[in-house]
Amino acid sequence: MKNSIGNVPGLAVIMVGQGRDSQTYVRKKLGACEEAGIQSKISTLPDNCTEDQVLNALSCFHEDPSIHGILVQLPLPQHLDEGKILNSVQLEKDVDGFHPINMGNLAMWGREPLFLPCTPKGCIELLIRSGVEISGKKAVVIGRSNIVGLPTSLLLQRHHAIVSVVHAFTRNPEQITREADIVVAAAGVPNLVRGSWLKPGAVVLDVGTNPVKDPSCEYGHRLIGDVCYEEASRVASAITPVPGGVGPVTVAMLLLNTLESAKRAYNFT
Ligand SMILES: NC(=O)C1=CN([C@@H]2O[C@H](COP(=O)(O)OP(=O)(O)OC[C@H]3O[C@@H](n4cnc5c(N)ncnc54)[C@H](OP(=O)(O)O)[C@@H]3O)[C@@H](O)[C@H]2O)C=CC1
Ligand SMILES: Nc1nc(=O)c2c([nH]1)NC[C@@H]1CN(c3ccc(C(=O)N[C@@H](CCC(=O)O)C(=O)O)cc3)C=[N+]21
Repeated sequence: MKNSIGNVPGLAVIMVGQGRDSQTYVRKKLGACEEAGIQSKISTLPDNCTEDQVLNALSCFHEDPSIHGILVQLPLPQHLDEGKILNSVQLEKDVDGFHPINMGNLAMWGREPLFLPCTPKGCIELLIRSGVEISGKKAVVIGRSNIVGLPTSLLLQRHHAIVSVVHAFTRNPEQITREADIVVAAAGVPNLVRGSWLKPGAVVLDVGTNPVKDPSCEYGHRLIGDVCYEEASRVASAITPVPGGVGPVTVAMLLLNTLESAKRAYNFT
């Protein structure tokens, strides 16, 4: 993706450990970069690496002018201080949008984060491109994690939805969810949302990507979402499948954030 004077956007990924899930996601992201003509670099650190090693890898990418976006693959091993590491990502290269300043700006009216987190941004993009009105609609977000649920609920509020958040301590989640025009399921619990949880005509975004054992599949497992697709698709007016729904859109948003960051770096915006 060179422009007329030869600048190419660049993404760096820091991956700690060899978790199978992480490897799959990282492979997807790097494959997508290649397809789009975005240069990518990866720093793979061992499971037992020190915090300093991660911070050093970050520093290298901060100083590298060919890198416009940095992603630290989460979750990190327990012994590493995730907050400290995310806080150390240079704001201008925080294409995941997980730096506390970007998250804080997302949470405050009158402020604009430099980057929106990719999954929430993808959810909004899917709604807008599908012609789903958000303003004034009731939305329920199932899950409140830093990387999906919380920023998604904030972003939906920015688009003037009336937002409820359901989490592991919520009694009668189905009753709350049944009120919603828009449901975003991000709990990481396979088939949590049944058809009976949905208002007829609701729009459902299934963020969950849960591996379940299936010996007939290539790696001995297949992915299912947080929503019971068979049931939900009979009640919903629109629903994203898993795989092939929110996941690939998340990756596309990462590429878009990287491109925007490169444009900013080269003063093209
Ligand atoms: N498609 C994509 O692009 C992406 C997909 N994912 C997938 O999305 C899912 C969620 O990921 P992530 O946010 O990182 O997960 P986390 O485990 O960090 O967070 C899960 C959230 O769901 C809540 N929760 C757990 N069980 C229930 C329940 N039974 N009912 C209601 N809420 C519940 C938890 O509540 P509490 O806070 O009370 O513990 C928590 O807030 C996973 O399947 C993950 O693989 C994640 C990122 C991107
Ligand atoms: N710093 C950081 N940023 C992230 O954005 C981040 C992360 N850490 N840690 C893990 C989660 C998970 N995540 C996914 C991205 C793409 C798919 C995706 O494309 N899934 C395909 C299928 C993948 C497969 O076949 O295994 C699909 O749903 O069709 C899924 C999940 C990003 N995450």
